[in-house]
Amino acid sequence: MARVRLEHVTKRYDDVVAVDDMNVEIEDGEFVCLVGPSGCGKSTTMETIAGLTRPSEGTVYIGDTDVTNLAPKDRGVAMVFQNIALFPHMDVFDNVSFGLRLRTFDDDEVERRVEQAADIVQLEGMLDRMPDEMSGGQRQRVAIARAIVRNPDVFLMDEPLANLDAKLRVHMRTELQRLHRELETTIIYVTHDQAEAMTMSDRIAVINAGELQQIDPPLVCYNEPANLFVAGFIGSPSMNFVRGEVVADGLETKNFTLEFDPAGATGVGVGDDVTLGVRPEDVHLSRDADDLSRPTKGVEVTTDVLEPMGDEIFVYLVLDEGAERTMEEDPLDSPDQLLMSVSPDTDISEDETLEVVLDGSKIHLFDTASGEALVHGIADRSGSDPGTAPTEAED
Ligand SMILES: Nc1ncnc2c1ncn2[C@@H]1O[C@H](COP(=O)(O)OP(=O)(O)OP(=O)(O)O)[C@@H](O)[C@H]1O
Repeated sequence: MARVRLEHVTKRYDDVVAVDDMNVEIEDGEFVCLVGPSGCGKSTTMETIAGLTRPSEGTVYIGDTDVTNLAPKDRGVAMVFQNIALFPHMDVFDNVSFGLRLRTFDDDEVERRVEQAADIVQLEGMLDRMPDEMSGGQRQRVAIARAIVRNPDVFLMDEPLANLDAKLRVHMRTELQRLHRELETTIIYVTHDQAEAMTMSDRIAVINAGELQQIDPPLVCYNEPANLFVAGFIGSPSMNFVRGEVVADGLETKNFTLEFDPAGATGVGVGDDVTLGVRPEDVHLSRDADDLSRPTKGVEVTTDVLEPMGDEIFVYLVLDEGAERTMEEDPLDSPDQLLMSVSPDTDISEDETLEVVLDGSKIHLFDTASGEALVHGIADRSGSDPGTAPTEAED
């Protein structure tokens, strides 16, 4: 077990800044997922910790040791990659014990460690199987066992489940959580799968363009995103964004006005150019919103496309009937639309004109220019709750 600390780590490849002044501290025994768009620097961060690449600047600590210039084998880390490279001509026992034999452990110790690892990943009874006699999930467990026998201080896992089918991923997800609970080892885990990050992590580190945007527990990233990037990246479907200007009695956007007391919302001032963020599940039909604690004023909309998902219906709402109807990938580019999620038994159809309300307690305001979060949750004019001031994002 060990703490991992990156201090001002930057990695450049010619003109490309793959990791940009990263400062992060991962606690002993913590499970941290690195997430972010393709090319944001997740793998480079992992390789820097593993010692597979040297940072251009900065220092990497494992425990209290500066490992920046140590070889991978001397860092006490074990990596599990997406592409499982098992030796096809060796059975499970030999695949798992390969690294130990290189390090000249005696036969009894090798056997003890392999059996213990096989027990943890539930491969007992399969030690004489060949890789081509196993399923993808079983092969992935062999790869994890191979990492476990080394008894590392830190596991580095780079999309280890990416090649498995959806059902197996869910199964392996719970196995990894169990593994973490049993071993109590620090795990740093790269994934593109938000469900994996939300369910397994103690904290999620959100990275964009080589820069750490936020590192917090999953629900804090979801409910109190530090900036527009995190707000748009965490959660699927994405948060709705609508640009507006703060006025004396609320917020004026192109298509509607929200009434609240800006004086009660810390960090927001009249005349500010802000972006309102609201998740699809926090947009409600006015007729169903009686019990909302602080509903904002109703907004007239027309329903466009409906997407029944089984457990919910996604409803695309048009705010401005005159505006061209396009479904932009970037929600900031579609100010005339909102996405709403309603329960599957809702009586709703396409091309219906109705009124929706945004749950004031779930509205986020961001500074449009810097993207920084200003406030999470606004009170309506009768309310007294000033909302939550955002916590400082770590740099
Ligand atoms: N060996 C290399 N030489 C040059 N550029 C590289 C090298 N490795 C990575 N990069 C660049 O550094 C940036 C970060 O890459 P990295 O693989 O760390 O991203 P990532 O977040 O892991 O992406 P993905 O999710 O697609 O795996 C990218 O622009 C990539 O093209």
